[in-house]
Amino acid sequence: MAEPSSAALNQLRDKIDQADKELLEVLRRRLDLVAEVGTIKHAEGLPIYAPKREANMLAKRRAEAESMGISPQLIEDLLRRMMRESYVSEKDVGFKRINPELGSVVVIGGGGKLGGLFVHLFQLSGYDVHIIEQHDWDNAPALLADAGIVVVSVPIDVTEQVIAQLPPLPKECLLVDLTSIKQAPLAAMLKAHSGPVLGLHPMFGPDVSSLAKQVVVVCHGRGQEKYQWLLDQITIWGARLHEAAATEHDQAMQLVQAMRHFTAFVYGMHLKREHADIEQLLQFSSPIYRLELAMVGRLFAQDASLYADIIFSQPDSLVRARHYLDRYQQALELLESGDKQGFNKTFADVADWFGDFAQQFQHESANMLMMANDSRSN
Ligand SMILES: NC(=O)C1=CN([C@@H]2O[C@H](COP(=O)(O)OP(=O)(O)OC[C@H]3O[C@@H](n4cnc5c(N)ncnc54)[C@H](O)[C@@H]3O)[C@@H](O)[C@H]2O)C=CC1
Ligand SMILES: O=C(O)C(=O)Cc1ccc(O)cc1
Repeated sequence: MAEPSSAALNQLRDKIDQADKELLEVLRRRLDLVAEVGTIKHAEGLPIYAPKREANMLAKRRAEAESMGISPQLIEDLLRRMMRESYVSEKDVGFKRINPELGSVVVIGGGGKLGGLFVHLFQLSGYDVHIIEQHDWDNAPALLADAGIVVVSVPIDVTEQVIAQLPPLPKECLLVDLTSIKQAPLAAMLKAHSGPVLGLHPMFGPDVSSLAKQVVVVCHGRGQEKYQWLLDQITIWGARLHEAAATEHDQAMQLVQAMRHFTAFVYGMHLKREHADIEQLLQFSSPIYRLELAMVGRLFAQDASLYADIIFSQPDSLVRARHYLDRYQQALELLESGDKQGFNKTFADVADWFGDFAQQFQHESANMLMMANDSRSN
């Protein structure tokens, strides 16, 4: 069905089209300037993400927008989207190579998803990169002989075994892993190699468009002075480093990952068993429901074995899942006994426990929901 229009409306729409074209020209000019910034950052080895500059710039533009009768949130949204575009294009210029003296970079499992992303980042930074895949072990001693860094990025369930089967590495070679759990791989690396060792956990999947603002957890192993260059290199790629002990990391992952994956897994399983009609649910969906469904569906678009490994690698995750089930049971009992007061009381207790975070999350999620709604086309 044709959308309604009128001559007066069409005239105004022509003007809007013209204004949009002008906007495109301004955008082009801005992108060209940003490209120049990218070249300078590349030459000088500056991180693609500059948090202070970003915060200052947003604050100024918000104030200017307000004085012009434009919503500060509108200009902030537009600028954030444009900055994201800039981070992606700055990445394509390449990055400064922080350690020019380093021997080759060898990524074990570099043909895989996360390994492939790191291969790309090292190559964009001018390093000489080699990959060892499952059937390449005959070449491994030759490839590893002049390695300056070995990055292990293989499935969790074979990580310790792969580390143990490494031939002796050059004494100064840095051994690093990217595994989603940290205690066992770190211990295996410290055992297998007497040189510098570092545990990393990139808290993002291989589909990120740039590392800007992404978090990489750093679990120190041995010889930080020998791997500080890598931490600096990752910062140049745009990521934020978060240092943690391996035990602290693994415990946090029981909630940040295992529990989230488990609940999404059960949610998906439940929808299937209830014969839910996703098409129909989407027609009825509020933005929050759509976003929730997207997060659940996203899990099932990925590799089952990664998520199985994350859950199975930590027996404590199962204990936590059991506690979670108990809480479901307790909550259901409240409902089944018609105890509305009890429900409200528990709700208030939890809200109280969330404290200021509840407000903060409401604000953050409002932005996400607006974006989810904006990107709706059906
Ligand atoms: N995919 C993700 O979103 C993230 C993955 N990680 C971690 O990255 C690591 C790799 O995960 P993905 O890239 O997702 O898996 P993947 O399955 O895509 O890649 C693993 C690669 O290792 C190779 N491989 C398997 N056994 C090998 C062996 N014995 N020798 C050499 N290569 C071998 C496979 O052929 C494959 O190319 C895991 O430790 C995972 O926990 C960490 C953060 C995010
Ligand atoms: O992209 C997603 O949905 C992820 O959950 C990515 C992811 C997977 C495994 C990790 O250890 C860290 C991040």
